[in-house]
Amino acid sequence: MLHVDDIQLAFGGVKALSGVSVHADKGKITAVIGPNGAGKTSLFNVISGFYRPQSGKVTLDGEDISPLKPHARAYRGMSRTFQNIALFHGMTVLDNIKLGAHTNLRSGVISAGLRLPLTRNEEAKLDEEIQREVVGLLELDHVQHHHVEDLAYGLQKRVELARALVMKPKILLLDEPVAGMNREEKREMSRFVLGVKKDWNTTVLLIEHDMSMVMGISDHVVVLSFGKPIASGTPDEVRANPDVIKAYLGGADEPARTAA
Ligand SMILES: Nc1ncnc2c1ncn2[C@@H]1O[C@H](COP(=O)(O)OP(=O)(O)OP(=O)(O)O)[C@@H](O)[C@H]1O
Repeated sequence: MLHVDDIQLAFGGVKALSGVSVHADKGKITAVIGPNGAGKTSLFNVISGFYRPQSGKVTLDGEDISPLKPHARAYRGMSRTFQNIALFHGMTVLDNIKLGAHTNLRSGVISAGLRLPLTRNEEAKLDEEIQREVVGLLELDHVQHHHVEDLAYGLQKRVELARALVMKPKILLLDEPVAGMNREEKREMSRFVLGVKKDWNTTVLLIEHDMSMVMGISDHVVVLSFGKPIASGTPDEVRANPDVIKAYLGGADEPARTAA
């Protein structure tokens, strides 16, 4: 599905990524973890096309997408969320989800409906499709007509997830999806990400500091440290890996014991 091979990325003298390879298997959840500055965000930016690495390759479903710009990758079914909430205030949940679809891509689950301008009938059909496919899946029905700024933080993050899902992506990149959330919100977000995997067979790649989330929902975990891959495997394998424990104990923000 997604293959990231031997990425080298440097900013001036700073080597952000050295020889990083990650594979995300179809319908599975793959997590990239690592202490602060390990290169996780850089890797995401390489995958989504915001950074151009000095060398290495990104392949999606067998196609080398390395030369493609972010929007072209989105057209091929790659969707991402960002660390900071970027919703449009003054607009409803439903309109935010729809607008996200307009700005991201004019095809996908709501396909033809996104070709502007829409007639009233088309608009209604689009609303109905979004409601059925995405609002329902993410249990946003009760707030779909609320303004996004009136929602609790956890719900706003869920709206962002909905917006990324509107295109029914092949691969969903989640950038710290539970950052800043309370325990209950984290549990909910984990449940929804698992729901997307189960119901849509979507491939998910996430970077996240929260070890309980990562260990709870991931099929496969890749660990970076100082821009290099140091371990990969199932959550249990990674948790028990001495190199991983050392990397986290050696100056990380997240103590290794939270992985237990
Ligand atoms: N735009 C940039 N210009 C210069 N250096 C950068 C840039 N982006 C990242 N770096 C450097 O690359 C390295 C990897 O950073 P990156 O942000 O990818 O790590 P991270 O694992 O996402 O960290 P965090 O968990 O703190 O978000 C760091 O040394 C960082 O200072």
